[in-house]
Amino acid sequence: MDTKITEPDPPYRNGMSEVLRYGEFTSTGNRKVRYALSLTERDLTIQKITSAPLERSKVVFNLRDCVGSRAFRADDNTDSGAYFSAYFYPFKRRWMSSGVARQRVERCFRVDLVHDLCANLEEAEKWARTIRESSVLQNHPRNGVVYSEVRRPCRAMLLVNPHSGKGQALSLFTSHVQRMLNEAGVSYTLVVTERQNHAREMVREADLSQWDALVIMSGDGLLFEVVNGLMEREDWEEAILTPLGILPGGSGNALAASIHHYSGAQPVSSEELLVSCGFLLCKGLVSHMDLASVHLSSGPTRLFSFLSVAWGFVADVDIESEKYRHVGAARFTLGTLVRLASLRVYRGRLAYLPADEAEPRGESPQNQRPFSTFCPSDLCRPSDSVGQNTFHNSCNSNNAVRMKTSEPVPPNATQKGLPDSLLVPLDQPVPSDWVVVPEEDFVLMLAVYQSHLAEDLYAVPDSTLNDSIIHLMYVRAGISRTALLRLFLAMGKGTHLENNCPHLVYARVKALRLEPFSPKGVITVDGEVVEYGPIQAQVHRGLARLIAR
Ligand SMILES: Nc1ncnc2c1ncn2[C@@H]1O[C@H](COP(=O)(O)OP(=O)(O)OP(=O)(O)O)[C@@H](O)[C@H]1O
Repeated sequence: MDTKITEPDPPYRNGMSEVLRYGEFTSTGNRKVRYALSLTERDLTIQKITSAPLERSKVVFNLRDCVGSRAFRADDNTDSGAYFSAYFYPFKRRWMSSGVARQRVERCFRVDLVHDLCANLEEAEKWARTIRESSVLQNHPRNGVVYSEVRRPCRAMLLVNPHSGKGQALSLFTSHVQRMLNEAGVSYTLVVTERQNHAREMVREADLSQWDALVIMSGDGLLFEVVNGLMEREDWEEAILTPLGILPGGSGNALAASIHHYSGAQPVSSEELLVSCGFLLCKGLVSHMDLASVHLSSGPTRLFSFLSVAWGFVADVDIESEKYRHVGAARFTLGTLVRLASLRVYRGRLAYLPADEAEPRGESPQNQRPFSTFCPSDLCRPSDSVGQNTFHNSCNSNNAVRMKTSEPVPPNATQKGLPDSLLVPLDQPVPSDWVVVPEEDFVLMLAVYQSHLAEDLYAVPDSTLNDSIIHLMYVRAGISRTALLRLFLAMGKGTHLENNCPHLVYARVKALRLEPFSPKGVITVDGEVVEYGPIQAQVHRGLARLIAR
C-alpha cells in the first residue's frame, strides 16, 4: 500500500505564536502510533503522523482549558520510556443533548528519545512544566481585566457539609472534584462539618497563614457561615481577603451558578456545574466580591451576606421547600407551586438608598427602572422638614413623606470593624436621601447581589461580582397567581424584568431597610432564616475575594 506520511508543521512556528517546544512522541496505548507535538504560549497542537490529510489528524487544545500537567515513569521497571500527561476541560458538545459543557480530556505521551530513563524523564518533566507555566500565563489579562491568582502551590482548606443538597456532597466531591484538584496540583485538607456553625467556629479560630484558600463544597449556607466567621475575627480586614472557593454541593447553589454565569459559559446541569466550578477553582483566578452588612433589630452584631435578603414569597418558598430537599434543585419549583396555591400578602414598609448616578457601571440617570406602570412619582422621598413621623407611619401614595432627618450615625458606631456609613440605627428614620416605597402590601421583597438565586433562578442578568449594587425587586399585592407563576417561569430564563409585569418593581440600590408589619413571617439572609423583624443592609464593594473570573 502506498502510504504518504503527512509532514508536521515546521517546529518553529505555529499560527501566530512562537513555538516553545516541539517533539515527536508515541501514544501510550500503541507505540507504533506517533504524534508531533508543538507547544506555544497559547495552544498545544497534537498532530498524528499519518497518511491522513493534515487537518484530520490535528487537534489543538487551548491552554486556557488546561488545569495541569505532570510527568511520571511507568510501573514497569524495565520500561526506559517516561510519560507526561496534560489535563484539559474544554467545552465539548454533549453526547445526548444539545449545547456544550466542560468535559475532561487527558492526553498522555511516551518519551523514548534515548535508552535512558533519567534522560527521558527529564524531557517529560520539561514538557509538563512548560505546559503548566503556559496555561497559567493564559490567565492574564482577560477582557482587559488583570486578575490576581491563588498562590501556587495552593494549600486549601476544603469544607464539606455532608448533609447539604441530597446528602451527596462527599460522594460528588470524590467522583467529580478530587481528581481535578490532583491534576491541578492543589493540595487540600478535607474538613467534613459535624454540625451547624462548625465551619464558622473553625474559620474564626483558624491560623489563616496555613491556607491559601478556603473552599466550600456545599450550598450557600456553609459559605455564609465561613464569611461570617472571617468577619468575626479580630483581624477581619486581612482574614476576609483569604480567597474563597465555592463548589456546588447544595440544592440552591446560587453563588456557584453565578460564578459559572460570570465566566461566560452556557447554562448547565448540576453535575456539569460542579465540573465548571471545579475548573474555575483549579485555574485559581481571584476576583473581589461585594458583601452586604445586615443589621437586625435585636442587637449590636451584624451579619455579612454575599447573596440576598428575602421576605415574603421567596423566603417562604426557600424555607418551606426544605422538606423536598431529596429532589435537589427541583425543590424550589415544587415549593413555588405549593405556596402559589395559598398566596399571601405581607404588610410592611420598605425604603432604600438609590445607587449613586455616578457609579462607574454607567448607570442611567434614573436609578429606579420601572418594569411596570410604576413611575417615580409613586415614590415618597423623605425631605428634611417639619414632621416628626417615623419610618413606621409616614408615607402614603398621595403625600410625600416629611420626615425629621438626622445626621447619619452609623448603627455600629460603637462597634469595632467596618463602618456602615449609609445606615442610621433602626429606631431612627431613614436619612433624607432615601426613598420610601409608598406601598405597604407586598407579595415579596428580594434584594440580591449575584446573578442567580438558585441554579435555575436567574434573578439579575446584568449583576456582576463587585458592581457594588443591591438589586432590589418587590412585587406589590394584587398580582394574580398566574402572573406570579409567569414571573417565576421567566426568572428561569432571566427575562422576568422584560415582562412588563405591572406589579414588579426593580431598583438598583446601595442600602435598604425593611420593617415588616405582619406579625408572622420569614426573612432570610443568603437563604438562612434570621430573626423576623426590622432589618437593614448596605453594600460594601469588593470586601471579600472569590475564586472566579
Ligand atoms: N454537618 C452539618 N450538620 C448539620 N447542618 C450543617 C452541617 N454543616 C453545615 N450545616 C448547616 O446546614 C445548613 C444548610 O447548608 P447549605 O446551605 O450549605 O446546604 P443546602 O441548604 O443544601 O444548600 P442551598 O443553600 O444551596 O440550598 C446551613 O445552615 C449550614 O450551616
